[in-house]
Amino acid sequence: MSLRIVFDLDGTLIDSAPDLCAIANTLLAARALEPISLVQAREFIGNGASVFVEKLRKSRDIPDTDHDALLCSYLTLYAALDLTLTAPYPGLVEALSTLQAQGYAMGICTNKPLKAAHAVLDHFELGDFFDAVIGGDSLSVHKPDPTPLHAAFEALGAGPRLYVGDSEVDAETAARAHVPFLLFTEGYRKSPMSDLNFQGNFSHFKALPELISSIRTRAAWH
Ligand SMILES: O=C(O)COP(=O)(O)O
Ligand SMILES: [Mg+2]
Repeated sequence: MSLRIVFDLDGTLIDSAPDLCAIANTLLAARALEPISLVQAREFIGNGASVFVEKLRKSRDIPDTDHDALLCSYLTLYAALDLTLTAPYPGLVEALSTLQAQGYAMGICTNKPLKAAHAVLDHFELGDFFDAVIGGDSLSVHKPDPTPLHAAFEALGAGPRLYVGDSEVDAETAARAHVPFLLFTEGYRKSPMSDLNFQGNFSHFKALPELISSIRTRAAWH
């Protein structure tokens, strides 16, 4: 039974905030509204597309009644994204290659729309690392509900579980699923690290394989 590792996507494997910020500002420009900053975009990411649009609306006093139309335009632009402003975090491919060579089963549980998640994985040639991908619209509920995380682990077979993410949403999801959690500290977290529960943390992917090995030894996982 090999260890199963599930990763969050936005703010954990890839820095996608500049592209999502650009989409938001295209929508705002069409309404002759002021653009949001990259800092704001990072704050809006983490709970999926609908919450992103809700936070965007509230920041610019766009009425609730416009939500569905704005979400629809957002998703259309999202689906057409060429990902020029998105980048995998440094050291990611090397870390995933090491973990794959160590025989771990790996998957993704993201609140990003599933098609967009697959588009990112294809674009950056990361798809072969992952045997399961659950998106924000794969099920009727999304993180912090633990159901999508359970689904990702189930698709990876049997074995101990570990979840890796960047945000409060991920920490809550892991806690509700009773899964050990590793925090990537350079993503889109809003609160201090001391407010979150995690079993380990890392700020660069070169540290991840070693961190997982040490946690494995501590937990006596085989
Ligand atoms: O789409 C989002 O809001 C965030 O996606 P994530 O779950 O990969 O961080
Ligand atoms: Mg994230």
